[in-house]
Amino acid sequence: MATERITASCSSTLCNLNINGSQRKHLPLSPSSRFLGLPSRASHFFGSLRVSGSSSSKLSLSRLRTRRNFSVFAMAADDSKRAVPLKDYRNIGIMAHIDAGKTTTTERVLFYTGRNYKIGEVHEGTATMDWMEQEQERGITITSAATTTFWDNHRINIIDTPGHVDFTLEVERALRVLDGAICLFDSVAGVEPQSETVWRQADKYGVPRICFVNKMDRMGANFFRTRDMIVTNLGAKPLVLQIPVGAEDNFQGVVDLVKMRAIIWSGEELGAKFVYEDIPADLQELAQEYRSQMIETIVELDDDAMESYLEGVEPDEETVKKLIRKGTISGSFVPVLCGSAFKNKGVQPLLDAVVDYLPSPLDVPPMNGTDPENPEVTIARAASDDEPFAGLAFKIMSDSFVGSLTFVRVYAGKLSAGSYVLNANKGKKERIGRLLEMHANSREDVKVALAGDIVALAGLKDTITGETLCDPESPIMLERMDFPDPVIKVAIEPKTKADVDKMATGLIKLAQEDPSFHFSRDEEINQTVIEGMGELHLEIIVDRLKREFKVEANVGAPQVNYRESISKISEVKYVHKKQSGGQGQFADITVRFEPMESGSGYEFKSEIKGVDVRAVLVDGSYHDVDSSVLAFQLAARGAFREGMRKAGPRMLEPIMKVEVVTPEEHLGDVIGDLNSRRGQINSFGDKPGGLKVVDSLVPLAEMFQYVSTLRGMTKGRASYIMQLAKFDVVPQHIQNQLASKEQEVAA
Ligand SMILES: Nc1nc2c(ncn2[C@@H]2O[C@H](COP(=O)(O)OP(=O)(O)OP(=O)(O)O)[C@@H](O)[C@H]2O)c(=O)[nH]1
Repeated sequence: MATERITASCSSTLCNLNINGSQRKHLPLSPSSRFLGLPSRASHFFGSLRVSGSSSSKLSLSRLRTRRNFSVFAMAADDSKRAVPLKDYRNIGIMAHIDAGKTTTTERVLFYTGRNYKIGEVHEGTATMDWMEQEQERGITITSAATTTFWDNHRINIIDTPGHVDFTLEVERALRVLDGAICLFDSVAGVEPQSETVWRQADKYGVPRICFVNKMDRMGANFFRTRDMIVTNLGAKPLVLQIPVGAEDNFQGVVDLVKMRAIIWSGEELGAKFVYEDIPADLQELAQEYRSQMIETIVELDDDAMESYLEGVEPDEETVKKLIRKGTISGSFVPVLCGSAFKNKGVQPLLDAVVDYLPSPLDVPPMNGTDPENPEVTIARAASDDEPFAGLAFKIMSDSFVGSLTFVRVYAGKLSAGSYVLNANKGKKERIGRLLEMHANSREDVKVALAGDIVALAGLKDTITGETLCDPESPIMLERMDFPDPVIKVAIEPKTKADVDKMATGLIKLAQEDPSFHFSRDEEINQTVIEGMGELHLEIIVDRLKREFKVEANVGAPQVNYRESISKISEVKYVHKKQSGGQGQFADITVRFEPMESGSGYEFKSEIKGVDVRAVLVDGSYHDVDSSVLAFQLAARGAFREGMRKAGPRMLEPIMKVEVVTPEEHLGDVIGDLNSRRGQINSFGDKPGGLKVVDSLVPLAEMFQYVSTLRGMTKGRASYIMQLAKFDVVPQHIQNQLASKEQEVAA
């Protein structure tokens, strides 16, 4: 059956339906389905839409959006036909420094696109995207929740990503599967350290971006300073598309430099209306200046437009938009918009910009992969329903209803419920049970996912994050995602016998979800050790064990994950000989151990991590009767011990890049304290509002509980952010202390 398109223009009580451009129906609307009061689930909506006397009466309404007048896309029983053309897909992420307003902005986007009819406020702990209990209590975003919504006939898949550095892996995996991103800035703080980190991550994946300078209503808001920081701190080329009308308490709206009209919101409550007006007189000159800058930048992208411009003819609105889109997608510049998500100003134009300027799956290069049988052979998969299916599992979430959910970005082809696909990394087939379209904390069953979609699969058995699912007839392995090694660990012990099994189950599930979290059993001290990216990361893991898996556990003090290496070459000849009646043991080997560059790993056996050493087997000899595999294993162990001792062993520790922002009066205390933590101060800088920035390198081992010390020292007025910079040699006296501590534990 064909897809039918229904457009509906609604008054508060009546809907005029236009089906496939010809038939017209007038439908009464039940109070519950009126504009903005509309239930978010399409099925509810169907209940009150009764199209009599035509084949359309059997339509299952599965697409819905609201905007000015709203339209409904309806799909007939054959779900494998597209309701939204691929060119009208936008897979986007919203990224920023912690607290810049990602969750609030996403909530507004969901509201204005018609998905949420009651909005959640972050500070009240009811935001839809922050669905985990811990997120609601702490008011931060931990997991990326994927949600699908619609705007201006476009399907927008949004991933809300966390801002805290402990969860940068979440940002990485979102970037891996998205085609474009909105970068949010707090207009008071400007470009903050974590924004720089995510910006670099987006550069790494070549993700086109638009910037939204949020919180224009806050005291100290400064749009132009933030614009300048985009140049100085990010080295990017901003293209200003809007300038603010007013600021702080008096922030009213924006001047749209494409239309050269002001957009003014009449209130700040949810759903506040906006009108297009003439540009206020006091902003006309500034608007003209920025408009000229914008036009001069974009005409460079097109010879015809440039020629006309030189002859005094400005491009029309359509050409302006086309050129902004071209430059955004090619990374020539980043459009900059502004608003206040909290005060409901600027969100609709931001959505328009997503549609107008961010790429569809067709605008980004085809996904490349390799033949799983022959990694030398590169295979490209174009974004099309007609290609063989290829998708990447980018996130696993445990789920109380269906066990676990695997989030997949479909790059090419179709994925149907009930079909079998190949996990190219494991060479195993997986059956696709249910396919779910996610809407923050609710979900909708779909039969088929198409190229460009992001869906959650229920019931996969073997697939983990970063693996490729594909058509078994046309295998492809997409590029794997990189996961960082954990830098911090704590010992964890179940409180009662009953908790032992529950803890094992919980840890396995959590590690499946989160590749930056590891756990292992240390038999020597009879303890389970959990490892992660920071104190907060592990705190959340322990909290989730308690809440989701009902595990009561005692947790030790956090410790740094040290690595080991050697400082010089050593060569040992090791003979293992044992004669105890019967067959003896004889093995003789000569091994050379060589230091390698930090981070190179172990060359002999790649799964041993954290040892930057190459072991070269130089020679050996063999005894006809007494030599065996075991004897050689014991000889290798002996050679390793002896060789390492001779090779000048050394311990490496994680060194963090720590950036502290403090009022000037506390600068001396902050520096003194960092020095006492073995910190190395690299540079100082200034921030708006008389603040100083201290950039330093400090060993992670000295940074535990830094947040409370800093708070105490500066009366809560300073903040800091840290991220892993490198691994470096631990000073000898500290290595000695660690060694004697370990001996005490062993005794
Ligand atoms: N004044 C003002 N406050 C805002 C605005 N947007 C967000 N906030 C507030 O800023 C705080 C942080 O907002 P969130 O939306 O949680 O920020 P986030 O970036 O998602 O934070 P994380 O998920 O923790 O990284 C909340 O108290 C919001 O109410 C805005 O436009 N103006």
